[in-house]
Amino acid sequence: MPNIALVAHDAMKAEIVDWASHHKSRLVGHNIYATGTTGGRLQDDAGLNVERLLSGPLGGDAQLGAMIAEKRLDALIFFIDPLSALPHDVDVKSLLRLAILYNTPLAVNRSTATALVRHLQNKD
Ligand SMILES: O=C(CO)COP(=O)(O)O
Repeated sequence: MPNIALVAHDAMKAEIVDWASHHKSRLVGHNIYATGTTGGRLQDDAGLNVERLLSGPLGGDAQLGAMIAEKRLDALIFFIDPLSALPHDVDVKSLLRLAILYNTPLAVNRSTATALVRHLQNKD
């Protein structure tokens, strides 16, 4: 099963829960990894089975970056807050840079996330 990561900043958590609930039937065919708080919300509010990593600011973004570098992640869906400055911006940039470097399929908003899960489903 492909490994897919779901991550959302605090202001985007309601949106990723809503999006994931909508696409649950597409997501259940994947091993889902998520940063800590996002993962908790996806489990509790969207009923998804999630492998929870550390919270993003505490190293979860870095863990996902390492998974990408080790070629253990097949896609990254990252609902980034476009309106807030974040204390761990360097981690966010590092994660995005590694996804670009390793050509990892990457979606950073709802419409591209939908396109990406549709694409992954058609590949199966
Ligand atoms: O901050 C994050 C990504 O940069 C997400 O971390 P949490 O899911 O733990 O809130």
